[in-house]
Amino acid sequence: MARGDWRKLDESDVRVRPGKGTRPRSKRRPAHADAVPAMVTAVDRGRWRCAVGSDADRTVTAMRARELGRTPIVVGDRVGLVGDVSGKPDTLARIVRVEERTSVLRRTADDTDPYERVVVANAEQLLIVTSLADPPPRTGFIDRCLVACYTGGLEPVLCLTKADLADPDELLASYSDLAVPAVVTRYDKDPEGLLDRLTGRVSALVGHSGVGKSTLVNRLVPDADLAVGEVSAVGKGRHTSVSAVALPLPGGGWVVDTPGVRSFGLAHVTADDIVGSFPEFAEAAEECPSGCGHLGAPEDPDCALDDVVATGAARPGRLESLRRLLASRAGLDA
Ligand SMILES: Nc1nc2c(ncn2[C@@H]2O[C@H](COP(=O)(O)OP(=O)(O)OP(=O)(O)O)[C@@H](O)[C@H]2O)c(=O)[nH]1
Ligand SMILES: [Zn+2]
Repeated sequence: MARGDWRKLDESDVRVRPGKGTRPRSKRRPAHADAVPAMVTAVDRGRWRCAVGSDADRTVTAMRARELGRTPIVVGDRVGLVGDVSGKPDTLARIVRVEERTSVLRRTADDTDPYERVVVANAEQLLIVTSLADPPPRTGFIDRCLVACYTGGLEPVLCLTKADLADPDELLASYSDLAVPAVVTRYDKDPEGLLDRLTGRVSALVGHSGVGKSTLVNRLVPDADLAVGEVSAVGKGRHTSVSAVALPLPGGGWVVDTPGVRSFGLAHVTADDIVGSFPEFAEAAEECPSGCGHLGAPEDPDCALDDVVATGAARPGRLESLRRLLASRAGLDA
């Protein structure tokens, strides 16, 4: 699967609702040509918080129109709203349309939910927050984030925190062959370079506990705590943990924090999906024996990707990086 074909992974595409074909056409609802565009910023128990026109100052609470059935609607989804979109207290708009997604970030299945669900839609980039020390960086986690990006249609950005504690050079070097953009931060300095990268765009943020993600979010979004509090009130008043929440950046754009998301739904990602993000190897991969995992010897001794390096058409480091990602897909170290 080539990069960009990630839509094939989108659960909303495959979950076609059967039956209902007997309903007379004349009773179908109008196409809602008047629906107002909005972006979903939070989800809580059957209610969606939406920013009308992606304007952080115009948020409304909405329900899902019955005609959408159980269509998944997640943070970042672009939707069409009808009904009361005033956003006044106790009003409720209705989501009548969900636009096709430009990217998807899935979390892994776990004990409480056996499905890999999309947690963030339409994020342009994924900020992979990793501390340089305390806790030490986990490259396995970074690698799995990269696979999630390459197969989900997001641009990865490494965000290396706590630069006051350790030097970033070694870690940066191990990702230089992948050409992943990186920003280095420390809490006693302004995150200027980072703000430049984020402003005006929708970016998802992931990171393990303790890496300094909250510190960063509070820095980027001055009213972050307030905003999260408001989001928790979307539902029926009781405080619940939200799976993801979009917070507006002062200069425009959104960061989508993903509390509780520690690993990604990669179970259905194939080796070829990942190779698809490495243009110089994509053609050679078609020469591989069927079912080749592209890991090279001893697992895949007849893998054709080695030839690409042998002929000088790709740097060895690129293949090493690609193979590290391929190996990480199956790993449990995320
Ligand atoms: N030395 C140093 N410590 C930092 C830096 N950024 C954050 N910390 C500290 O690291 C600890 C964890 O920071 P948090 O922002 O709470 O980390 P988190 O990733 O949000 O972790 P959870 O809240 O558990 O999800 C805190 O004690 C912070 O003060 C930094 O740049 N340098
Ligand atoms: Zn191969």
